[in-house]
Parts: sequence; structure tokens; C-alpha cells
Amino acid sequence: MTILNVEKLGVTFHQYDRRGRPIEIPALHDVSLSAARGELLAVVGASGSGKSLLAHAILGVLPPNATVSGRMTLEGYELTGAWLETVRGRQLRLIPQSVTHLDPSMTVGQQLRLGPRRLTRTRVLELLNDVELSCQTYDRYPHELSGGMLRRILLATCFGDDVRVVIADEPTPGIHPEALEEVVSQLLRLRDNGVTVVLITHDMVLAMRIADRLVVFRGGQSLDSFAPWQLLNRPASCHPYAQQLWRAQPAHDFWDAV
Ligand SMILES: Nc1ncnc2c1ncn2[C@@H]1O[C@H](COP(=O)(O)OP(=O)(O)OP(=O)(O)O)[C@@H](O)[C@H]1O
Ligand code: NI
Repeated sequence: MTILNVEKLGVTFHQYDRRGRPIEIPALHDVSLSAARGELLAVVGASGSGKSLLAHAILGVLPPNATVSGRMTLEGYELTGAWLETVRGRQLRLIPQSVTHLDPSMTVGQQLRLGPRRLTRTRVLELLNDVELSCQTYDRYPHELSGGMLRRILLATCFGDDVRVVIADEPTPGIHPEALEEVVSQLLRLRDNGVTVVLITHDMVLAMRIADRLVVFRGGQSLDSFAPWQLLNRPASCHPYAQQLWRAQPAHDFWDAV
């Protein structure tokens, strides 16, 4: 059953050039994808291909100079107006690309208690425990924690009974392998609990390893969607750019040999 559906999404930015003339920058065009309940969908593509914009468009948090076209639905209802307000931060969660989204002037506990859900201290301690952080973390400031710990705090915001879709925007860059495996196991845990996980990443090897399906982005467009086994066993059935991305991975020879 499809939970999240994106049909022909387009995003255009309206700006002014140096002479003050209005210009339009088409950043996304013809992006379509869908994700089922309990599916881990990886969105892969080069830097600047529009992956984060997709996340921000779904969440309705694009800057005011952006115009959005197309149609996005969550559980069959269009992600606009009251429905979007209802689900954002509750059924629909975003793990932002950068840990700088955490406020340096507030403790972890204060930040996790804020947001649409208004959590109790006890519930926040449970969430920290879910991502294997000690209760002392509650009173720490972001600068007192390691990069991997901050990543897990962003993850902690995505656990809860009401969550249906988690969009994780590059949750794994710059963390050491152990912390990466920790984040991966948390994402898989969400999926196994029936949550739809959209994993945005440029790590094709990670995507091939853990995703049920991949969507490949290039130049603001979604090119193709396939399961990892398709790209491994029937590469010709996948878009040439997907094959190219996979061949460019140093690890792919190893996989071919398995
Ligand atoms: N506010 C904006 N105004 C104009 N152009 C923008 C704006 N935000 C993003 N873009 C452009 O949209 C394109 C896609 O950006 P986006 O952040 O979605 O890329 P990405 O695939 O997430 O890249 P990365 O892997 O580096 O995070 C880029 O070319 C970027 O310059
Ligand atoms: Ni991005």
C-alpha cells in the first residue's frame, strides 16, 4: 500500500539577476516516486541533483521564493494546507541533512521536548534510550557531544507511535563506521516497525545494501526506480546513469564477486 506519493513534482526558484531583472531557476522538474508502508526507499544522486529539495518540498518547508508544481500525497491525502500542518512533525518527520539544525543554546532535552508533539521529560529519556544515548545526554548542549551522538539525537526525533514516514537527509556523512552502523540499524528498525523510510544519500553502496528500492536523481529529475537486485542482476533494465553511478563505486567489483 502506497503511503507517500510524489507525482511530477517541480520546484522553481524566483530570483533577480545583478541588474535586478527577475529570473527563474528550475531546480526540480518531473520528479515522481512512491513509497509503500514499511519500505526503505533510497534517493541517490550527485551533489546538487535535488535530493534535499525533494525532502523540503514534501515537508512544505521551501523558501518563499520557490514555486511548487505537481502533486504529493501522504496516505492518499494531498500534502497541503491543514493535512500538511497535521502530519508535519508527527506522522511525517524529517531528519535534516546537517546537525547544525540543533540549537547550540539549548540542551538536547529542551530541544527534543519542543516541536509539535510537546513531549514529557520521561518520554524524551525513553527516546534517548531508544537510540542508545544515556540519560545524561538530556542535559548536555550540542557542542558537548560527538558528531555520531548528534546524528543519533536527530534520529531520536523520529521514534514515536504516530510516525508513518521518516525522510532522512544524508544521516550518515562524516561519521565513523561504528556510528554509521548504529544509524543504519536504527533506520532498519524504523522500517521493521512498518515506518516508511526515505533515505537520501549519495552513498550508493549503502543504498544498495539496505534499501528495498532506489530512486536515482540527476539534474533535478528522477530518472529511474528499481530494487538493488535488478541493478545487480539485470543492469540493462535500469537507467544507464544508474549503472554508471554503480560502476563508479570502488566497492562494486567486490559485490560482483560475491
Ligand atoms: N534557495 C535556493 N535558491 C536557488 N537555488 C537553490 C536553492 N536551494 C537549492 N537550490 C539549488 O537546487 C539544486 C538542488 O539542491 P539540493 O540541496 O536539493 O541538492 P542535493 O542533491 O541535496 O545536494 P547535496 O548532496 O550536496 O546535499 C542545487 O543546484 C541548488 O543550487
Ligand atoms: Ni542535500
